[in-house]
Amino acid sequence: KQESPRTARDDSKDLAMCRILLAELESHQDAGPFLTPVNPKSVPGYRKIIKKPMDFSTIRDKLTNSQYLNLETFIIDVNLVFDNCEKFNEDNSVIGRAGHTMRRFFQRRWTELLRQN
Ligand SMILES: CO[C@H](O)CCc1ccc(O)cc1
Repeated sequence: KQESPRTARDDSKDLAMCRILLAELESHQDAGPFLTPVNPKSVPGYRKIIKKPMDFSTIRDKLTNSQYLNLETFIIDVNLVFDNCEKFNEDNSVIGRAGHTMRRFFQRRWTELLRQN
């Protein structure tokens, strides 16, 4: 059995990776519904159903203000955007499908970039 690696992975490129990943999410053609916070006044039920709202502009602000401890806490916030979308929208809806498409895109890109590192 392989010894479990005692060396930590090199995280020196993680901030650059988060910036690349967020720019790609923001410029994705299906990003529309996720770019800014959902306005609870214009979406009945949203505030009650979604306990932890998240969107790409909020993630951008947090990244700019060094509020992410590491790559993991960044990935958790991005996945929160897609988990909220799945909770609130039917899979068979324009926004529901956009959420699935964006989640698959993000999953592939961060694993690709991590492998490159
Ligand atoms: C990321 O978008 C949110 O899931 C809200 C989607 C939504 C907004 C207005 C509606 O009438 C229905 C769904």
